[in-house]
This record gives sequence, C-alpha cells and structure tokens, in this order.
Amino acid sequence: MINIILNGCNGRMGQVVAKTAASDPEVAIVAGVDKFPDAINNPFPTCGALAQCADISADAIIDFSRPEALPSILDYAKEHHLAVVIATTGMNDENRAAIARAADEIAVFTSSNMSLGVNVLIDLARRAASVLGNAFDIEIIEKHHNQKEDAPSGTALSIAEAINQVLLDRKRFTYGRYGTSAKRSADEIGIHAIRGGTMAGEHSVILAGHDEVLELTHTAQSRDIFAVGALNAAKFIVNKPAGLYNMVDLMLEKSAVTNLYVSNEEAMITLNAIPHSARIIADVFNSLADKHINVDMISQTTPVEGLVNISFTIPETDLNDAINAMSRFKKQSDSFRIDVFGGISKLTIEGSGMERQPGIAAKIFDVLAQDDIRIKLITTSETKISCVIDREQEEAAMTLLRQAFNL
Ligand SMILES: NC(=O)C1=CN([C@@H]2O[C@H](COP(=O)(O)OP(=O)(O)OC[C@H]3O[C@@H](n4cnc5c(N)ncnc54)[C@H](OP(=O)(O)O)[C@@H]3O)[C@@H](O)[C@H]2O)C=CC1
Ligand SMILES: O=C(O)C1=N[C@H](C(=O)O)C[C@H](O)C1
Repeated sequence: MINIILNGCNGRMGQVVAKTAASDPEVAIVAGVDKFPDAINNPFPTCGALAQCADISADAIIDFSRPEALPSILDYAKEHHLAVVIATTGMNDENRAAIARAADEIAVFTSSNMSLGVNVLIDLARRAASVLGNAFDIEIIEKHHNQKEDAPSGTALSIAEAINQVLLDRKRFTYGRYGTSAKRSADEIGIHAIRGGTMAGEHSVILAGHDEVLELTHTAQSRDIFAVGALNAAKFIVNKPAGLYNMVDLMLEKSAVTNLYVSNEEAMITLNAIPHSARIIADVFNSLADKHINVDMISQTTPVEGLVNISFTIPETDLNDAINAMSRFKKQSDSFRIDVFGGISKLTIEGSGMERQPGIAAKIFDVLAQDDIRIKLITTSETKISCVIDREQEEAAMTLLRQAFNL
C-alpha cells in the first residue's frame, strides 16, 4: 500500500485523484492539503499547509495545485524523505531549478501531462518533426476549460520543447498571432491557447507543408486519465533512488518486458577449438548456407591461443546435414570437436523498453537460478534476450519468467 499526501486536494484534479485512489487497493490518500481545507468534507484529514501533516506517515506527495506551492512541497519531501509527483504546470525557470536540486536528494517525478496518449503524441510529434520540421511550418493548438490559470498549457510547451530538441533548438516560440505584420517566418513554432467551457484538454500539432498538412491530435475526454497517470507515477517512484523521473521512464519500465515466447524445434551445435580465422569461420557458415540450413542464434567465445568455440542453433530437422557439413573442419585443429545438443528450448524475452532498463538480464539469470536452470547459449539485441536451455526445464523456466515479469 502506498500512502499519499495530496496537495491541492480540493481542486478539480485533487478531487478526481481522491476519487480514483479510493477505488485503487494499492494506494491510500492519508492526508490532503489545500488553501481552504474546510471547503470540502474529504474522507481524509485535510490541512491548510503541508507542515500540519507532520505526524502523518506517508510515502509520497502528489501535487496538483499552483507553482507557489512548490518550495514548501520540496522542503517537506526532503525533510521526510518522501517521493514527489509534480503535475502542476506553469512552472518558471526558478521552479525548474529547484526541482532539479531536490532531485539530488529525493525521487521527483514531473510531467505536464500524466496521460499515456499525450506522451505518445509527443513522441510522434518529435518523429514527424525530425523528418518534416525544416520544410514544414509547425503550429501547436491547445484547448482547455475556462477556469485554467496558465496559458499556454504545460503540455503545449512540453510538445514545443520536444520538437525543438530534434530541430537542434533552431525554432523560437510565437505565442498567438495578431496584427497587420504578423506574417509567419520559418524559424517559428506557433503556440495558441483556446479557453472555453469545460474542455478537459486537447492538444494538436499541425505540420503544414506545400499542398499537404499533417495533424496529430490528442483529446482528453475526462480528467480521470490524469489521475490514473499521477497514481501510477506515485507507484513508480516510491522506493526509487533520488533523481528526476518522467513519463518516458514510467512507460519504458512498463514496456521493458512485454513478450515471452518459446521455440522447441531447434538444435544447437558447438564447434570447439576451431582456429580463430575469419576465412575458416566464414566457411563454416557458408557450408551451412550451401545446404540451405537456416542459422538462428550464433555465439563465439573470445580467442584463447588462436582457437575459439562457436555455438549456433539450426532447425532440429537439419541436424544430420549440419553435422555432415561440419565434419570437414575436423582437420583444422588437433583438439577440434563437434558437440551436438538436441532436446533444447529457446526462450525469448522481448520488450521495446529493454535497452534503457538496466537489470533485465540480471533478473533473468536470477529467476532461472531459483530452479538451477542453466543457460547453454545466450544472445541479446536491443529488444530481445534469447536463452537456450534443456527442453525438460522449459515449463519451469516459463512459469518462473512469467511470474517475475508479470506476463
Ligand atoms: N500534469 C497533468 O497531467 C495535469 C496537470 N494539471 C495542472 O494541475 C494544476 C491544478 O489544476 P486544477 O486541479 O484544474 O486546478 P484547481 O484550481 O481546480 O485546483 C488547484 C487547487 O490547489 C489549491 N491551491 C492553491 N495554492 C495552493 C497551495 N499553495 N497549497 C495547496 N493548495 C493550493 C487551489 O486553491 P484555490 O482555488 O483556493 O486557489 C485549488 O483548490 C494546474 O497547474 C494544472 O495545469 C491539471 C490536469 C492534468
Ligand atoms: O489545467 C488543466 O486542466 C490541464 N493542464 C495540463 C497542462 O497545462 O498541460 C494538462 C492537461 O492538459 C489539463
């Protein structure tokens, strides 16, 4: 259970976060803070200032209030070693510097938009700008309810900053456009704020070129998405080391491992003590290719006294042909030996966030060690780790890995 102090609890977002938390068994709002604490009868103690929460035991603070609240939040969190989720927008450079300093001591999560969709929009906008950004005009339009205090929205600024990053900071931001000499120049990103009614939030990125327009839009259909995102952020940073975290970190952790699958139609061959010669090694794989044998995993040891071991997997049905093809290399060294492993399974653990998430391989080794499941061959790429194990241990390995990675 994660115990949360909710700053700005009586506001629009504060109330939605409190309601969302009430139906989430993993979190509890243990206290709220707002300027006028008695304005709403909350189902948790509500104080007029964070300092009055001193006797309340908590793990994290979630803040949906005003930038003015920031210094007291950071001071309180540092003093009580709490993680902080800052969702409040309209922060100035001084606020951002204070957040960066606090992140040396505590875990701080910031995002101008806690929804998953907007963070994907930012990624898409960045990609579109990297291809079109110097030839197309880029404009951002945001629409919000008539009670919003800051303009443009924090999200619109995050989108503009992300786009400008890929354009090497070559664009300046133009806020609205008015007048008789308002013709657009090429070095602008236009940012426009619309206010009205109860709109929860809409952000569009327009890339306008000659005779074509690409428009990317995200619409928040309720505030629930921000509340769910903020609670997920709290779950994510509690117990994390001090540092600055954001939605990309959260999404990467979630996507670190997304797939686990097994294939058991392969066999493995190890060529022991083959000369470390580029020509001979090329010939090994040419002889397999000549017999139309599809090689999957390949791993080579570092050379010792001019010899290496090479292991590879092939379809089990091609095993005899492969052994025959390899026997011609017997004369290449006195100690040359072919080891053949049938009855193997290849486990593949996959996830697009893997390359930026340390500890995945360690976790796999740890998990398999619980049942003394020994890896015979391992290969990795940015998004995959494949391990060959004995087929009779396949079921146990799959169960352990599924549990460990919640798959
Ligand atoms: N990152 C995200 O995903 C999202 C961020 N936001 C941001 O969250 C913030 C709040 O939005 P919203 O809930 O709509 O705004 P509201 O004005 O409805 O709520 C803010 C609440 O905080 C109170 N407050 C003001 N100052 C303090 C303080 N120093 N300490 C504690 N409470 C204080 C306000 O009181 P009073 O009204 O009396 O001043 C109000 O009750 C905004 O900056 C908004 O842009 C909003 C949605 C999503
Ligand atoms: O004030 C709001 O309502 C919102 N504020 C955030 C912002 O400024 O970007 C996020 C969301 O769009 C709603």
